[in-house]
Amino acid sequence: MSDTDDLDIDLTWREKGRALWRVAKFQPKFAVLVIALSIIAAAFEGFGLSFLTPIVEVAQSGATVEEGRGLLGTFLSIYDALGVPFTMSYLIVGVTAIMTIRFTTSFLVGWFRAAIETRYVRFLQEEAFNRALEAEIAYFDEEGSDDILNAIVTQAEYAGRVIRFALHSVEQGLLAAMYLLLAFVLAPVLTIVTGVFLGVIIFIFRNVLDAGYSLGDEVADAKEGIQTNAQAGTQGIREVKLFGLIEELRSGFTKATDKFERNRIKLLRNESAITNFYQLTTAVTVFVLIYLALTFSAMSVGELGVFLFAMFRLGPKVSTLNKHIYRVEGELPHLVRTQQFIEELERNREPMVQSQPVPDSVDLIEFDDVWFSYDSSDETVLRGISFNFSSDEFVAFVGSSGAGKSTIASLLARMYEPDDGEIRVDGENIANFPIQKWRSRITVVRQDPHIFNDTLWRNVTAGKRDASAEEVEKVCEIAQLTEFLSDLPDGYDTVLGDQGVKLSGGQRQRVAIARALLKDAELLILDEATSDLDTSLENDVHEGIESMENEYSILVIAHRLSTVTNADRIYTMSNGKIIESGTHDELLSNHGKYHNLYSSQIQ
Ligand SMILES: Nc1ncnc2c1ncn2[C@@H]1O[C@H](COP(=O)(O)OP(=O)(O)OP(=O)(O)O)[C@@H](O)[C@H]1O
Repeated sequence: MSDTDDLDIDLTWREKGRALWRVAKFQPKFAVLVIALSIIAAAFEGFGLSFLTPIVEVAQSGATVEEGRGLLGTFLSIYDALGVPFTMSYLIVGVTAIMTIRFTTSFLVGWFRAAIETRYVRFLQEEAFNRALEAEIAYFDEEGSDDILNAIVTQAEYAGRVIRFALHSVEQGLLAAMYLLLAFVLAPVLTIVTGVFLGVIIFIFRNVLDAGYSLGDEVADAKEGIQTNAQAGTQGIREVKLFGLIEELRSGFTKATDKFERNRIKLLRNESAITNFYQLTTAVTVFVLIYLALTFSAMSVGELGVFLFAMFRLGPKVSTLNKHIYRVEGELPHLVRTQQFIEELERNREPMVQSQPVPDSVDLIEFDDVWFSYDSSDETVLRGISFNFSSDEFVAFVGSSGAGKSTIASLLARMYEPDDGEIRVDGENIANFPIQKWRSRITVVRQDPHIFNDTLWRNVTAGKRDASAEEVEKVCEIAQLTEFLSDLPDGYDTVLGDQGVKLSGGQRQRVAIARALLKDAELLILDEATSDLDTSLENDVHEGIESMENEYSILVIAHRLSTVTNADRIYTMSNGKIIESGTHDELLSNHGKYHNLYSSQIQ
């Protein structure tokens, strides 16, 4: 993703906040529920902790306590109101009940937090995948499928962790706030002094250590590098071996893993530093506090117990809070990248115009002064292309490599939109048709077709899942696929491997032709569809197609001119223009480019 690669790692707090706000809006009720439960858990932690006071006081008095002030007084009035005796056993029952509620609530918080995180990851992955499916081909040209894959599979998962750590932070923050509140009620001055002291320590730690966000961004970047190199080394393994790219890839991969190792260790080291040094500081602080509390405050032994316990618990809570906030920052780049990626896909969506229905039958296809260049290059690929052909006609495009022939097929299938001029069907601009409906009328065989890692049957029936065995057999015969069917170990049930790796180039092309012929379409485009077949098989396939009962308009793009001699009209292209047209015989007698190409091939 070029845009996201260049992502500014110094995002403002506003931008980070915006990313988090969008997460908060994902399932607001659920998020509010988790926060409300976290508040309840924190409150009950406070109640539970305060039980120390009456328990210590009752233990000291030996039986029961009749009256008291402060925390003890509050407990006495609650027990009195409930009509329960103020004895040790009832105090233990009370604290058990309170702690049961506290930890049950925490269990619910953990459960719901995991649910929100998982749902959000699923949401991001589905959103990214669905939008990728609807994105323009030009976007795929631009970004490369490995980055898109990485965003959908890996980035989204890391993005989800932001939720986990953010909700953890809320939970820990509330607990810390509750300890502070309890301590403040018992000894306001000491609490303020301690709070300020610990705050300063946090500030120092956070500023001495590298910011979590920038390290997290480096880690995210490194992961993209690992994925890109691993993909080239697996999907492109043949070229890698044949072109001696092993060392180059190895070094690219090592560079990325180096970066990953360096930054991830730093990130985790900082997390560990935050936790441990902070705990060290708080442990020492607590002992100082014990001294100060014993020397200067007028707290009862029970209250002192609660105060020290709260302070002792406060330290680790604040350090965990700190660590989680640091982690939120560390994972935030993944979230921002994934959100930006989804927005980018939305901007690059295929046109959704639906103003005209596709006519019932396609009678006339016209290119009217069509100009086109790919977004990624300045070269004008098509320069004023005009031609037309009607149903049942067979037209062919020939010409030098790079002349723009395949681009004509791509524009017809609306993989791209012309920059200027119109492509019309029965007088209506195809840009006004619902794109999927229009594509359902066309069937295309590309020179290097994609074969899905699935069975032969599933590959052939991609455009017509409910085809009967007879229909499948018929197209396989025309495509000369039956010629090698018996060599496949499981016939139609043979799994063809990643990109059809278990087939030869010519066999892959025949699978693609059978697949195209099975689809109920009116316009058949064969773009160098038989280039890997030997001449005799190629002629058989072409004869089979031309004699099919289906009344197709056929557009063939070919280098081997023997396959187009029967065409109703042949267009010769050069440098983005049609330079001559006519039947095979007419063009031969023209003594132009076609004549030259043909003469060179029959020699
Ligand atoms: N996706 C793309 N992005 C950018 N440029 C492209 C893309 N596809 C093709 N081109 C460029 O457009 C020009 C025309 O390509 P096109 O594939 O239409 O030619 P062609 O006549 O079919 O060639 P060939 O006979 O070699 O298949 C070429 O210069 C090519 O480099």
